[in-house]
Amino acid sequence: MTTDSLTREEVGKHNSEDDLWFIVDHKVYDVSDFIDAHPGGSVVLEQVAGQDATQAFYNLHRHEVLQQYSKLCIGIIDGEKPEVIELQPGDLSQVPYAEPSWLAPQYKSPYFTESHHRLRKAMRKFVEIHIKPEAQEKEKTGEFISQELIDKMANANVLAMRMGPGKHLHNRTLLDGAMDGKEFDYFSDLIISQELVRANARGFQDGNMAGMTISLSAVIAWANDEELKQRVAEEVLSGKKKMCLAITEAFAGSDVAGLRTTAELSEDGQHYIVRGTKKWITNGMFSDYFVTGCKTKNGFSVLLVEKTEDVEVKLIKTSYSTAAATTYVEFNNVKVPVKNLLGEEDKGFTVIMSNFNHERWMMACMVSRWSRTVVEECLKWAHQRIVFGKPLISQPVIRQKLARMISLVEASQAWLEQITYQMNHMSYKDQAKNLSGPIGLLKTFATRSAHEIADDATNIFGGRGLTQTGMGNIVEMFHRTYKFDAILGGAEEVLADLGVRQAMRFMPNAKL
Ligand code: HEM
Repeated sequence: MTTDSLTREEVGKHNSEDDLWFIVDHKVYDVSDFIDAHPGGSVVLEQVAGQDATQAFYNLHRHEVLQQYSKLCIGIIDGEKPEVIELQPGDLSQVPYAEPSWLAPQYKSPYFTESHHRLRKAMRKFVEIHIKPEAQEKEKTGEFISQELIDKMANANVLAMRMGPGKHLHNRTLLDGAMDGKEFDYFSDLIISQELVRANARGFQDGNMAGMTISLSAVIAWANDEELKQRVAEEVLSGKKKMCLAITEAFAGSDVAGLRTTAELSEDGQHYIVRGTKKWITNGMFSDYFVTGCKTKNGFSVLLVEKTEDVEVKLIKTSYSTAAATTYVEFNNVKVPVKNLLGEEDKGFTVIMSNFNHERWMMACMVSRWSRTVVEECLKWAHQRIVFGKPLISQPVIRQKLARMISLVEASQAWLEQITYQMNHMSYKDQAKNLSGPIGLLKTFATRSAHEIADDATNIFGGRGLTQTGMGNIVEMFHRTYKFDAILGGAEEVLADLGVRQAMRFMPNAKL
């Protein structure tokens, strides 16, 4: 790209098929060699040859298209200045409500400190430079995450941060010193989750070690064997090994009590023999360890099963990208040492229920951040799209929809921050006792909100909300995939019910 100064008269002279210039946002583009490659065809470009095509361009394209084709830019109009804001990696959006209020300079927050702000910026930069390009590519091809990216995340301690606060972070430098490992709290955890979502690739988002975040947590909290715990944590957080959580089955989804995979003690009492199947197991295709829910003699137990030739995996195709590595798993008499039991035998329900809290809270962080991105997309689109000769935002019906969407996103985030504050001040055990209900209700609220937001956003975008490329691609993906958050980690109805049942446990006996 050059920054030559050109006049509008000069641009006007280049108005033929073979010599075609136009202006977009005060910059001059020479598309003479591009018109045959233009996805929208040559005719539309010929129609604006030699003219200012700013309005036509932004009515049809995202600004990032111009960034991708910046080599076509040959200059700038003399005495004029581009108006479009070009964000650099790590920068905050300037669109109202595109960022949670703690990031808006005009607002204060009781929860977030200076180091949280540093962490947010460093993580956003990391996502934009290292994660987003691969996420966008793999979302389309359906391939799994590369070892190179896993190594980068391991080196910057992004993998370790995704396990939430704890001793595993105490001697680590986070994102080149953005925060001290000891300072890392649940608000930091919230920041990491919400920034990761900004790669805008829902299948890859789960393919990016989501299995680890929900299974290593159970090993760290419940492994009885200290050597096993340290070894597995080290192998996984350094990116050498991968792991996943294997609970759901074709026979049972959210009703964990109905599982049919069995773990029988061997005659010598040294091993469990695991037999059965698991379905919808995120990251199962490339996992070395499976944190597995099994029926034992008098109840339900959780075992860390290592991949052997007796563990078979098959890819399941779902409505999001196969980059998520959603798997059908068969355990065919797998021998598992008894020391791999997590928690107590027959008391696996406690292990799974406590482990679910962090998973569900993380999902609430993520889906509310996704919803916010969709609101941002709608605000940008309504502002730049011209219909019936006026910007879309001038239609009261569109403003009504936006008002509802903004309110839902703000309400989810405010409740999320309030629960996060409680998590910072409660032990793991007390979180299980006091917060599993509220977290269940929060996740349900966030995904019901996503349902409304996806619906309205698609209507606002029209046909583009149904198209996988171009202006509406983020809305299309959200509308196609928000149900993953509504179902994974506990379906909405089950979690809503859990929330009310937990509340009733604290109800005084007296009739009030
Ligand atoms: C340097 C300038 C331009 C570049 C690099 C460019 C690039 C693209 C790309 C990549 C697409 C595919 C869809 C997307 O990713 O958004 C597209 C579609 C299109 N472009 Fe352009 N374009 C340029 C200028 C223009 C102008 C000035 C017009 C109209 C006057 C135009 C009209 C269209 C149309 C009608 C489509 C199809 C849109 C759709 O399917 O909804 N383009 N363009």
